[in-house]
Amino acid sequence: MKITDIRFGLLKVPLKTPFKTALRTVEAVEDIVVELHTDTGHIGYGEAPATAVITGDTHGSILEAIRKFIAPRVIGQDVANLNRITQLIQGALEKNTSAKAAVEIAVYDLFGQLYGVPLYRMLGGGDPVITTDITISVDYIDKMVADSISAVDRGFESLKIKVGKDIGVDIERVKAIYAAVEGRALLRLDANQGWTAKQAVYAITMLEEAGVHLELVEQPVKAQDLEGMRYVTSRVHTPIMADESVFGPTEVIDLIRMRAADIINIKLMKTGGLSNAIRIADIAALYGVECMIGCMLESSISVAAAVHLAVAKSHAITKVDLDGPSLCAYNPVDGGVLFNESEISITDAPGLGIRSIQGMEPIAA
Ligand SMILES: C[C@H](N)C(=O)N[C@@H](CCC(=O)O)C(=O)O
Ligand SMILES: [Mg+2]
Repeated sequence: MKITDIRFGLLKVPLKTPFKTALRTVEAVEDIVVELHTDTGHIGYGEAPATAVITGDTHGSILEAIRKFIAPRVIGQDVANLNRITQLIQGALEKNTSAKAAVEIAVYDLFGQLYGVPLYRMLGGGDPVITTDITISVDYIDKMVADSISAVDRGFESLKIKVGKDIGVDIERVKAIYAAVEGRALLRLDANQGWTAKQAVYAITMLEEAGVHLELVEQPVKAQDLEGMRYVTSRVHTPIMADESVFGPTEVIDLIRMRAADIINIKLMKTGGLSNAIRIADIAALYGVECMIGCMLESSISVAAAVHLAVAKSHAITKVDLDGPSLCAYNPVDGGVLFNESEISITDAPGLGIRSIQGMEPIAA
C-alpha cells in the first residue's frame, strides 16, 4: 500500500456552548482535515486544530508545513514501513506539531487498514472502552455550578474545571462546584497558565484546608516556568499536572528529573502525533509517573487516534480528557470511535474505522 496523494479539507463544527479558558474563548471546532490516498484505494484520515495560543499553529502554518515539508517526504512511501515514515515526518521541520500529528494519524490509520485490524491492536491491544471527563468552562460561579450539575446528571463522573482568571473568584468557583457535586464527581482543575507560582500555592492550600478534594491541578503557571511548576508541586499535597509545559519526550524527561510535576498531559497535537506520544507513555511508565491523554478542540477524527493510544497504553495513561467530540453540537464522522457522553468505545473496524466525513470544505492541495 503506497501513499499517492494528500488532500485537505476545512471542517467546521459548532460547539454546544462556548469553550472558555484562561487563554481563549472558542465557539466552533475549525480544523484542517488531512486525507492520505493510496494506490489500493484506502484513505487515511488525520486532523489538526489551529491552537495558536498553545502550539503556535495556525491554519496557514499547518497547510504550509504539510504542503512544503511533510508531503514531499511522505508521498510514494509504503505504509508497511511505519517507523521510517514517522521519522520522515518528525524530521521534516522543527515544531509544527499539529501538522505532523495530522499526517502521522492518517499514516497510522492506513497502517491499521493495511493489516485489517483496529489501530489499538496494532499498538498492543487492550480493553476498547474508556471513560472521559468533561470540561466546565470558566464563567460566572452560578453558571459553572449549573454546568457542573448538568454534566453529572448526564453521567460524567469527572469534571475538568477551568480556572486561572482571578484567584479570589477561582477559589469561590471551586468551593461552590465542590459543594454542589461532592460525592458524585471528581474535580480536576485546569488553570491554563493563569496563576503565578505563589498564587497557585495559595489557592490550592486554601482549597485543601477547606476540605475540597481535588484529583489534580493542571498547568497552574506559565508554560516556560518550570521552576514555578516545581515550586508548586513541592508545596502542596494535591498532584500537579504539566500540560503546556511539555510537548515532546525530551521535555518530559527534563520535567520528571526536575520533579516539576506529578502527572503529564499527553496530547497528540503537542507531541506531533502518535510516535512521540507512545515514547512519552513508555518513559513516564519507566519513571512510575502517571499520564493523562488530552485533546485540543478536535472532532472525533484525531480524538479517535488518542482513544486508540489510551486503550493500548493504559498502564501509563490512567486519566482521560478526550471530551472534544462531546463538546461538539454534532459528530461529523461516519464510522470511527463511538463517543457516547462519558463512555468512549472502539469498534472492530480496521485502522481508525472512519468511513466518511460530512460537511468539509475542500482546500486546494
Ligand atoms: C478540550 C480539553 N478538555 C481541553 O481543555 N484542552 C486544552 C485546551 C484546548 C484549547 O484551548 O483548545 C487544555 O488546556 O487541556
Ligand atoms: Mg490543559
